[in-house]
Amino acid sequence: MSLLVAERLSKTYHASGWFRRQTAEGSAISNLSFTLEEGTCLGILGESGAGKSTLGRMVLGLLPPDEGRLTFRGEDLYPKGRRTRRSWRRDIQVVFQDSYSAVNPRMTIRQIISEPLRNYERQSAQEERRTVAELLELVGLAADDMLKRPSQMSGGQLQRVNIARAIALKPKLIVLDEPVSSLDMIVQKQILHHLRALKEKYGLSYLLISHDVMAVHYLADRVALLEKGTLVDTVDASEMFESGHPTFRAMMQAAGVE
Ligand SMILES: Nc1ncnc2c1ncn2[C@@H]1O[C@H](COP(=O)(O)OP(=O)(O)OP(=O)(O)O)[C@@H](O)[C@H]1O
Repeated sequence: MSLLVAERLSKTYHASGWFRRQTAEGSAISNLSFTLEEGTCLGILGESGAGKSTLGRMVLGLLPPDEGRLTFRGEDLYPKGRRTRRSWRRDIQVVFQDSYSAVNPRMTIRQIISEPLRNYERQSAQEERRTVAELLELVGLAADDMLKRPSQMSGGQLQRVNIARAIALKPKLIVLDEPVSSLDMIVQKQILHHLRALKEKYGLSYLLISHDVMAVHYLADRVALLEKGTLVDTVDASEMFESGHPTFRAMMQAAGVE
């Protein structure tokens, strides 16, 4: 079943304010269409400035497209003429690149992970503690880590916490916005491994936004290549290395794959 369908999305940022004259108007996304099937990972691969973050913000409901339509489980994310119902809000979660700025440094890990649970579910303190412990163990951390604060964790450990928080409500879709880019190679592999295992275990769907060919190849089922706001090629991840598209090849060469 199609989980997320983008139809001819376009977005242009308009220069505004004092700098209007100096700032060029730019089309960030242009006529972009794709389908993300339930239980799969769609990789959106693109170099800096390709429009990846713009697309990510649209899918999270934060940035309406100028044109086109975005539907999640058949429901329009930006319905015209009436207030957005946001019934999909708990079903779409996100993991950002910078694990530290994604959390409140004053909170404990338990508070961070239980925040979405408190917003949407009523659990007793004992149930909440058990749920947080289970989530920590699912991402390869210890239950006792819930007592720590972000400053007591490494970037990789904190990214696991962010993943635990993202899966707490058993969402249908997780937007992974450069989830391992700021981590060292070994930690990257561990986190990607956990993400893949969680996807298999819970039938999760991912929209993986990245400039990292290896990460996309490892985690994605399908890969869409984004260039200057336009999708120029979409292939199965297993065929990515054989794709003749020059940008695929250039990105692979840059990553030392070819
Ligand atoms: N708030 C904004 N105002 C004006 N232009 C913007 C704004 N945000 C992004 N852009 C422009 O839109 C285009 C796409 O940017 P976007 O951040 O979506 O790309 P990206 O692929 O995520 O890049 P990066 O990997 O460097 O974050 C770029 O040309 C960028 O300069």
